[in-house]
Amino acid sequence: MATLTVSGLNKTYGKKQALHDVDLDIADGEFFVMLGPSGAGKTTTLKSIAGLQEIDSGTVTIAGRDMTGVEPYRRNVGMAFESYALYPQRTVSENLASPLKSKRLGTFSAQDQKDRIDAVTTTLGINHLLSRLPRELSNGQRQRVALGRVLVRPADVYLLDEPLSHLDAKLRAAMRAELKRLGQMSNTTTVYVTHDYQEALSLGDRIGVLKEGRLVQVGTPADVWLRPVDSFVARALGQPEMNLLPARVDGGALVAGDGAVRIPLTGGDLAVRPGDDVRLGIRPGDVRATVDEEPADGRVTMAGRVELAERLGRQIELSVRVGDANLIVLSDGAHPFAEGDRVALSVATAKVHVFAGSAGNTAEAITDDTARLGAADGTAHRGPAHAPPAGRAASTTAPSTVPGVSNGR
Ligand SMILES: Nc1ncnc2c1ncn2[C@@H]1O[C@H](COP(=O)(O)OP(=O)(O)OP(=O)(O)O)[C@@H](O)[C@H]1O
Repeated sequence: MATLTVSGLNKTYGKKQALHDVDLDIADGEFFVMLGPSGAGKTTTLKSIAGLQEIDSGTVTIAGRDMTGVEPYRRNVGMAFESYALYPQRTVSENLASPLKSKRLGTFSAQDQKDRIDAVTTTLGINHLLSRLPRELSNGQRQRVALGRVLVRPADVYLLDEPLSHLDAKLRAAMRAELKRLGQMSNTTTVYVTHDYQEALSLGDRIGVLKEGRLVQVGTPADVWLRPVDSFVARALGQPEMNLLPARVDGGALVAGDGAVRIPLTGGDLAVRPGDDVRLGIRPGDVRATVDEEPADGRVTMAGRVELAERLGRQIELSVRVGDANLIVLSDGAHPFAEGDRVALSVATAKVHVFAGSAGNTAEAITDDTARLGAADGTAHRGPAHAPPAGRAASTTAPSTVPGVSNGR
């Protein structure tokens, strides 16, 4: 158990700057998830913490001890990287036992070894594989055994790089819940890397979102979901992605879709002026699609036409034309919308995120990320700063509107 602090971490590979001034302050026992697309610098951060590569500048402190110049094997970190090394001639059972036999990592009685291996094999669902050799395992099974080899021994910090990437969706979801439980039991400080937002929301006490080597937001799952600091973070979480509509402040309203979307400005602390270009961010799951929506307090309605309808299990994903804008909507499937149908959409103004405009402020320019200004009802301003939680319990207050957070908790 230990705190982990990273300060001013910079790393370049040749001319490529992979990390820019990364700061992390991870509490003792915290489960911290780093989320970002491919190439964002997630693995580079983990390797820097582990001491597996030279860094250009910055410090890594584990349990209050500066790790500069400390060899990786003396840092007391357990690491699982995406490609796994198992002893090919040893059974799963022998592979799991070997980290506990190394005297360098402490001495474990036979009973202690058995208990630890039992806990890990049960969590990872690999009890039935104990007598097999690695070549007799599927990739997903091999990945779980390799993860087991890391989790079986105590460490100050676990560093886990996409440890569930080879599992199918169902097993990943089951494993997320189990990992969460194991983490809570062992209470070991963990940095977990993923590009899967659901994994991040369901596992993380806090999430750090990386973009091109920079940490753009650090917060609880609720912070990053409900108050993304910019449109990059907003789009990094959620599938289908958040809709971003170019809009203008006009006549006391936020107007988009050639006038088809009008959200009255009701005051609050949304800092916009008439004539400002902004973007509205609306999550597909926050929109209600009905045949005939009645106006209601705190909600805006808009009329559209279904251009595409695709059933995804119970829900239907709709692509709806609203004026000259296009909105992706996840309907609950109660009404069997089909292409060409008229549809009434409504969304709570508190759920409409407002971002700054961009050059040209067109629908095509949305890859240009801009800062969040607040919500359309003037509440829920930008997310809080980076303070680490007092303990693991901090994120259990995440509201149930954050998808995935309720899983495994
Ligand atoms: N050994 C290396 N030599 C040169 N460039 C590298 C090296 N390792 C990483 N990079 C570059 O540094 C950047 C960050 O890479 P990193 O592997 O940390 O990203 P990542 O977020 O872990 O991506 P992924 O999800 O694809 O694993 C990328 O642009 C990558 O191409």
